[in-house]
Amino acid sequence: MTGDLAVTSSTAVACRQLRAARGGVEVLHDVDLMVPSGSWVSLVGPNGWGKTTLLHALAGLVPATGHIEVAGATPERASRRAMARAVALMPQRPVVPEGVTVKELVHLGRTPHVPRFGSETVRDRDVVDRVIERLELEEFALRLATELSGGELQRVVLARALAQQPRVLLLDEPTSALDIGHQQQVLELVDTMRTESELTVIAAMHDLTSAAQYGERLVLLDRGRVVADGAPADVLTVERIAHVYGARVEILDRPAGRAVLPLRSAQKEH
Ligand SMILES: Nc1ncnc2c1ncn2[C@@H]1O[C@H](COP(=O)(O)OP(=O)(O)OP(=O)(O)O)[C@@H](O)[C@H]1O
Repeated sequence: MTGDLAVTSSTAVACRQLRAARGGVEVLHDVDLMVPSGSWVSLVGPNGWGKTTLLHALAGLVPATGHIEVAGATPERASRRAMARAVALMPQRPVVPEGVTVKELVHLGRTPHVPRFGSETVRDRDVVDRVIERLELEEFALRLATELSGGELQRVVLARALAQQPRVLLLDEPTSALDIGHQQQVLELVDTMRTESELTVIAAMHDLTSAAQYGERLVLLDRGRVVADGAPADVLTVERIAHVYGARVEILDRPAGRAVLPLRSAQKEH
């Protein structure tokens, strides 16, 4: 059940015995995680058990101990700029500066690639235009980012992360505000970019069906520990979901992958 923990030259993320604290309390305990380059790992688990903290530790935004290597860089030692060229994080709760348009916000994704005293090149502008086009954000390009709906902003924040052209993309609930059509559009686009450019994706997801259908592997965190790591069909069982989430579900195996259907308890008669 445990994922392959051997580090090879094609390992994009390697952490061993990672520990991290929030507010003085340890929330991640000895997390081991190996992610091969170009793969998609979905991170699942109940609220508050450390998914965001793990993503932030991998991006170097939360201090952590243990061995951590992401796209060849060690977050503790690498500069912010070097980390930002290797890793992009799409946060669950983005902070959007006032007075910035959508296009300007996406351009911020290019910052790690622009020399310190230089300016953007034609290539930087091309990357931004292409990402805006692929996420179909043209109609929003000149609007203020602070004036977008939650779902519109979520797509723009993903666009900023993709414009960063990272080797490792960390997604924290990337579709939580999206309608079902945009959820599929966004997840398909990320998956296409993964296969086109060996992008490695680690995505914290509450929707277990999407987590199973897009993730080649699922890592289940419970109380800050990895309690299952493997193929979706091995990790997502009715019994484990009941035990970890306290939820009642039915599992459906479909050609696109495993689907998890929440079930209401037997209806009372009206
Ligand atoms: N800035 C903070 N200060 C203090 N405690 C924090 C802080 N951020 C997170 N925590 C706590 O750390 C624990 C792990 O939080 P984290 O956000 O990593 O969980 P999560 O699995 O991503 O949750 P969710 O599914 O609700 O997004 C929680 O108990 C949370 O309350």
